[in-house]
Amino acid sequence: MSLSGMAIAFKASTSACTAQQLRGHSTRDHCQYGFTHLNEPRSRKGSAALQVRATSGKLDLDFSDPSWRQKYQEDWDSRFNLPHITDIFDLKPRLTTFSLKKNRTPLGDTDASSPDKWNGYVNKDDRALLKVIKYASPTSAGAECIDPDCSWMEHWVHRAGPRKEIYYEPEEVKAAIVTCGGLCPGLNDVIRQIVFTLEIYGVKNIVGIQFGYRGFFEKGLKEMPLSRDLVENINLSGGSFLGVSRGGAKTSEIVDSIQARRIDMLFVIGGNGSHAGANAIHEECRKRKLKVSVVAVPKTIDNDILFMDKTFGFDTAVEEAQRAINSAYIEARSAYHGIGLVKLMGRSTGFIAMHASLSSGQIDVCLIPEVSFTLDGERGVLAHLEHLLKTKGFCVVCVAEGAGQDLLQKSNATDASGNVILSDFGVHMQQKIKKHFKDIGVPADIKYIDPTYMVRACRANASDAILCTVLGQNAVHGAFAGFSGITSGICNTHYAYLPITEVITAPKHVNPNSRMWHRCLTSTGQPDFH
Ligand SMILES: Nc1ncnc2c1ncn2[C@@H]1O[C@H](COP(=O)(O)OP(=O)(O)OP(=O)(O)O)[C@@H](O)[C@H]1O
Ligand SMILES: O=P(O)(O)OC[C@H]1O[C@](O)(CO)[C@@H](O)[C@@H]1O
Ligand SMILES: [Mg+2]
Repeated sequence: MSLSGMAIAFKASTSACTAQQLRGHSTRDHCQYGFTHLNEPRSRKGSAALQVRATSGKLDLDFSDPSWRQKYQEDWDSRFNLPHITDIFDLKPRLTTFSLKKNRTPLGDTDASSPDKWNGYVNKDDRALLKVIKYASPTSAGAECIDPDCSWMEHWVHRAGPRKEIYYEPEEVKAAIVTCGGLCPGLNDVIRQIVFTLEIYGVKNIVGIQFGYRGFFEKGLKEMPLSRDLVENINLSGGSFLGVSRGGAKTSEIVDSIQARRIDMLFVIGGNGSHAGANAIHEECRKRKLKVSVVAVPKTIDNDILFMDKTFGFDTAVEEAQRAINSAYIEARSAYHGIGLVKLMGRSTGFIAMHASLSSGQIDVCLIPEVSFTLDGERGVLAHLEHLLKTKGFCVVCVAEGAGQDLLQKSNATDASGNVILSDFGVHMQQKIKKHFKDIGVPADIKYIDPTYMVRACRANASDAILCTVLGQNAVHGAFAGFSGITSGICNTHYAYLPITEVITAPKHVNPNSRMWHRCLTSTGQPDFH
């Protein structure tokens, strides 16, 4: 049967997606026709066992139906339509108060809301294209095809930025900012830009909620009044000016608190969990008919948020990881039969490990959660380390926190937010290496470095600082434009708004069939470990 013939045998449905979603492809919409390793062993020669899946979002597509493309497009457009407060309130907008021309010169334009004199606004119908590659075949590296012929489909998302018309009177607005989940470089940069931008609109009542969602209901945690003066320098240090926390997903209590505090705009800076929380808050506000805009800003060093090119903090974490890798490299190279082992964060994704390996150029073996491997046996990692000691005298290994969990005893423990607490693969690997070389009577000097919190408790680097600045500003523009239940991100190099419901369907993963992972393998020179 031809490849496309095989594919036609499948009718698109969501159910075919799940297993592949986690291992082979990074998004639900990537999880379509295509070939994936599905985590099955690849031979040393690299011949992958290929399988075909056909799925397309929530739609059940029949590709023999001539209108399937139209159906797909309509489904996409409706899924990515942005929830707006006018969905439930009959409101008329007013001209914006946001203008960079304001009081520029003593004689200049003082009418900020004069749209014909300043064209710096984004039209509500502006869109950005999410995907730009036309795959010729489902076997193309990283292919994300919808149908067996890999037809070109347009995936448009809403362009972010200031609108000419707004749905709030700035003088009457009370805006709140909350940072949730783990720390991430750039949190303070985002807080700062949200405050600056709100003030430019004319908002006077801005508060910070302390220690994540907890600050909404924990007695003794007072809201912090925020202003430009107060946040002016907070970007100079890492951490969160407001504090962070996990746990406390009490939507009803949080919305009671929002209601009692008369908050009109809530800015949630956080990862997948925080986004799920933000969406629950948005839904509950709708249910109670509260005119509140809930806008999120994706934060995570793990870079595991769907559709985003990257999340802020990721770049900085990768850069910080270089120090650990370089130290491991120097230690390993200077020792007789030195082995450097570095564990990097990434609960369920290997983006930090992959990018840090690529950028350092010092890694011989990179192990990530998305690609399974064995440690023992002639095709295992340990045998390869033996080979590296024999041929180059030393080696450096980088493991992602979530790698190799299938080789360890599972714990059922979870953190306060319900995230599974992982077994420590770095320590396990260190012990395995020690034992292996002792058993075979080959000297090996292993140096283990776990820089865990050091890669995220630092100040944002230059590129993250810019990303934070734009995302923070766009979050405010989104709220004034009347959107709620949305997030502000960078997609295919453009800044966009996406409905939270779409970005939280699954965490983003490294696609083992992507060019990036292949580039990492080319750089490390590691074989398949099966
Ligand atoms: N499904 C959910 N619904 C509502 N709230 C949630 C949900 N999942 C998590 N939360 C809440 O969101 C907050 C942050 O979640 P979590 O600790 O998982 O961090 P995160 O936002 O995913 O960031 P990180 O990348 O650091 O893990 C917590 O207060 C948690 O209780
Ligand atoms: O120790 P904490 O604060 O729970 O955070 C650890 C987790 O946070 C992250 O940095 C971000 O989700 C993960 O990589 C890591 O597993
Ligand atoms: Mg999380």
